[in-house]
Amino acid sequence: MKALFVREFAMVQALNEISFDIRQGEIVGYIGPNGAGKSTTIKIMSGILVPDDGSCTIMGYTPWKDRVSYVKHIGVVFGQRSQLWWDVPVIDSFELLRDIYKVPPGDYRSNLDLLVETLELQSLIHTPVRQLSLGQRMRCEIAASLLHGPDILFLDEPTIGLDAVSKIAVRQFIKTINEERGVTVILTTHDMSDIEALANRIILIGGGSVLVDGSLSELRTRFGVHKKVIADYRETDSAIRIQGVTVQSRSAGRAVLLVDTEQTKISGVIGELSEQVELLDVSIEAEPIEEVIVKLYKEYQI
Ligand SMILES: Nc1ncnc2c1ncn2[C@@H]1O[C@H](COP(=O)(O)OP(=O)(O)OP(=O)(O)O)[C@@H](O)[C@H]1O
Repeated sequence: MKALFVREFAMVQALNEISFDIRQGEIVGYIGPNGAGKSTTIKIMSGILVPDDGSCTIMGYTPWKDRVSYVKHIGVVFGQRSQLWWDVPVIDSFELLRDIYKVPPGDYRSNLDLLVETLELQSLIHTPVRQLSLGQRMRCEIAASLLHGPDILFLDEPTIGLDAVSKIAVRQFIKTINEERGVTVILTTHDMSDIEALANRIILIGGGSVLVDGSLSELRTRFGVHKKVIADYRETDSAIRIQGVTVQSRSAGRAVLLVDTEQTKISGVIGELSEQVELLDVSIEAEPIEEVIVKLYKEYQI
């Protein structure tokens, strides 16, 4: 009741001196923990939000000032929001978007055919949006954002709630439009496997600032220093002890070892292992990207 009469306001600085350039044709993973400022950045870059300060130039346009001419060049997908009309068949929304963006009929037809085929929308486009599952709707959302053939695609959690098959289909599609049409993609997601599958570059933000800007392999070299060695061997009671190696788990005939590759060479570990047990099989795995990102968040205390 009190809040109805006396509103308390607090200032939140959502972004603070964020600065980066993105080249045409890049796929950039824009990542960070909850509340880091990812959606705010995407909203500024797509012209929905006006920043209090600073500048942003995309293809020569200032998104929030040149909205009418700028939106022709961009496609936006917000995983949490729909740009499709809820009660009408998907194709009606597509046709409305065609008219809003004034897409020439020939371009619309060829874009639609390509999107329907690659995103497997044949059976969906005549169904009202409210009758679609989340994954089906997301595939239609992505198609809707691309009908006018944009140069840049902003994706804010595009694979949220998708099953494994739809996720792979959506990722494959993003890759294809990037490679074949040179579409620049800016992707925010909490799903690190999306990042691993798609992004050549990562921008990590936290507390509204850019903390890391680099390639995934650079991040791995810097933060992913552990490798997992999974060894299968003929069962034995003898202990496995190797300097610089942690035995993460051990069950009948199998041990999982964690190796700090800055301290210990993998070849040495396998050599010592084969002296201590009768090895049957060995596999080596890089540190999962999720764990690398958790380390990053810890290092920057975000
Ligand atoms: N409409 C709003 N009014 C007030 N504060 C907001 C609003 N939207 C976002 N914020 C604040 O701005 C900051 C950045 O939010 P933003 O939505 O950009 O984060 P995010 O990185 O996209 O987070 P998430 O991963 O949870 O989606 C947060 O502190 C958030 O509370």
